[in-house]
Amino acid sequence: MARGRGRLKILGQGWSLSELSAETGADAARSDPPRHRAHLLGVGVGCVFLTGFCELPTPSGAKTMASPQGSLEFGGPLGAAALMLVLPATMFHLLLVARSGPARLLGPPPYLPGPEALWSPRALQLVLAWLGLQAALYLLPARKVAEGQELKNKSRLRYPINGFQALVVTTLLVGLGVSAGLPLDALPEMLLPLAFAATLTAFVFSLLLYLKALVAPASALAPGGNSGNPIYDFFLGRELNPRISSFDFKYFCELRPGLMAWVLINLALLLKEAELRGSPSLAMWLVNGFQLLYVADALWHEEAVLTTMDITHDGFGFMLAFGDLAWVPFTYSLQAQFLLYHPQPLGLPMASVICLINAIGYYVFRGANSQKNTFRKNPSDPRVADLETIPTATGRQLLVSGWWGMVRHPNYLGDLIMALAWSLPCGVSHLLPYFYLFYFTALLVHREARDEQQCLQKYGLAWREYCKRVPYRILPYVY
Ligand SMILES: NC(=O)C1=CN([C@@H]2O[C@H](COP(=O)(O)OP(=O)(O)OC[C@H]3O[C@@H](n4cnc5c(N)ncnc54)[C@H](OP(=O)(O)O)[C@@H]3O)[C@@H](O)[C@H]2O)C=CC1
Ligand SMILES: CC(C)=CCC[C@@H](C)[C@H]1CC=C2C3=C(CC[C@@]21C)[C@@]1(C)CC[C@H](O)C(C)(C)[C@@H]1CC3
Repeated sequence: MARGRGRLKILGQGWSLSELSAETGADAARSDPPRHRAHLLGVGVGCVFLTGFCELPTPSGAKTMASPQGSLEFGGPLGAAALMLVLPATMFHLLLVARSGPARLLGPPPYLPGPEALWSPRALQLVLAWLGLQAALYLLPARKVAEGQELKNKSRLRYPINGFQALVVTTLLVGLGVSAGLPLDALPEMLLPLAFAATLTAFVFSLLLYLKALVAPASALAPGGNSGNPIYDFFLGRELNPRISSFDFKYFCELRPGLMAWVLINLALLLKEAELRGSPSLAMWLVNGFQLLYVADALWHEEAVLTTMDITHDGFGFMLAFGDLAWVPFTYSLQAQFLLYHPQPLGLPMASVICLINAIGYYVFRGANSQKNTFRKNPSDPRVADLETIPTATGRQLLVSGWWGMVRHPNYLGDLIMALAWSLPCGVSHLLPYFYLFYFTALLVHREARDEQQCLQKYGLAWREYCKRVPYRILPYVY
């Protein structure tokens, strides 16, 4: 399919793999050394898996995992191993299917990419340069330094609050780059090798984190992720806040490189569409605008991430490293990828309705998150002082009116409403752009269950009382 001023290749309708490989960068064509590396990687992954299954936790020796229920989360080592294969496979499936003609979420991929379509030294260089740039921006003087939650040893870590500043500087640099001829519109053709390089980076990074945790003091270990089973612990992450000096790897990865890469990929897809069709479509503008708002909001409220379970409870392992560095940018940009290859007509009335849905979602999401954060920072703040609360034995209180009196996770509800608004511009002819909504519902339902267990353990009877007073979890009168 070639239209407009540029050329757009769509797979699965007579386009061949060799045609795609020829376009995924000149580096991809030089296939011999990469093929060896890919084999080595496969052998390496295989070894870790085998070791993990041979060393299932024994009653003696291994420390038991400290999930509140005393059982292993995510289905234990088998579940962790399955997720380590299924998550990257899903990401590559989505990348391939988004540009295929039929764009079937549940069908087979249009082809299986060979090493030459996946491996590109240039893609790896780009991923590493991006991480380097974001790390340098992290180290710039911050407008504020925030303290995290209290740790096991009663200390608190300090975190720079300069994520939004990093977004502004990145935007300026990208703007300068594009006006100086940086070919951002080449990015859509490189998504596959970039995603592969990001996955490889996340894998190697998780391995280093795992090794680092072997010499970390017991007080630095996460409540989960220390079962003694290498596969499970590699997946969940052993160390809670791995750092070198004041550089906090988990906090850095959670908000910056992945979220900013996501909006950069969206922008590249928008520019490519403009090049191909003369101007970006209304649907593409909406998807770009909504997701940029979400990312800018996350960075503006950066400090709030310090109270999420990812920072306070989960270790830093493959799940978060892959999630932050590969899954978020390459999967969360799925709607924009789909729109580039499957343009959708969208009229102003429908666009207005979708904007309203996104605005409602954002209002609930931001209202709920800000209300809880304000309350946790200072319960006497006039904005929350009048809300009804339940006292707990820990001295902390639970909100039982306002947003948190409506359902037990109003912020998840708002997030899900926004997820719907991000998919609707893609029309209803395909299931594929709704993948994010399905995945996110599953993620939040599972996350909610994990949080409930943690809260039950923290607050005991007070939590039970809260559940009685606010019986619904996410969706009023339904769930
Ligand atoms: N886009 C994405 O991929 C993802 C987005 N998210 C979003 O991240 C945000 C943060 O989510 P998450 O970290 O899971 O959890 P929450 O922000 O919902 O935090 C849960 C914690 O809030 C506190 N809490 C719960 N109920 C009350 C209450 N009634 N009153 C006061 N405090 C209460 C408890 O901690 P304590 O009492 O210790 O303060 C509990 O552990 C959400 O908006 C979610 O939608 C999450 C995952 C993925
Ligand atoms: C399936 C898979 C690979 C699991 C890993 C899950 C991660 C992708 C998510 C876990 C929690 C996240 C959060 C955000 C992004 C996705 C991950 C990393 C978040 C940064 C998105 C922006 C929000 O405003 C947020 C800051 C509240 C949020 C925090 C949790």
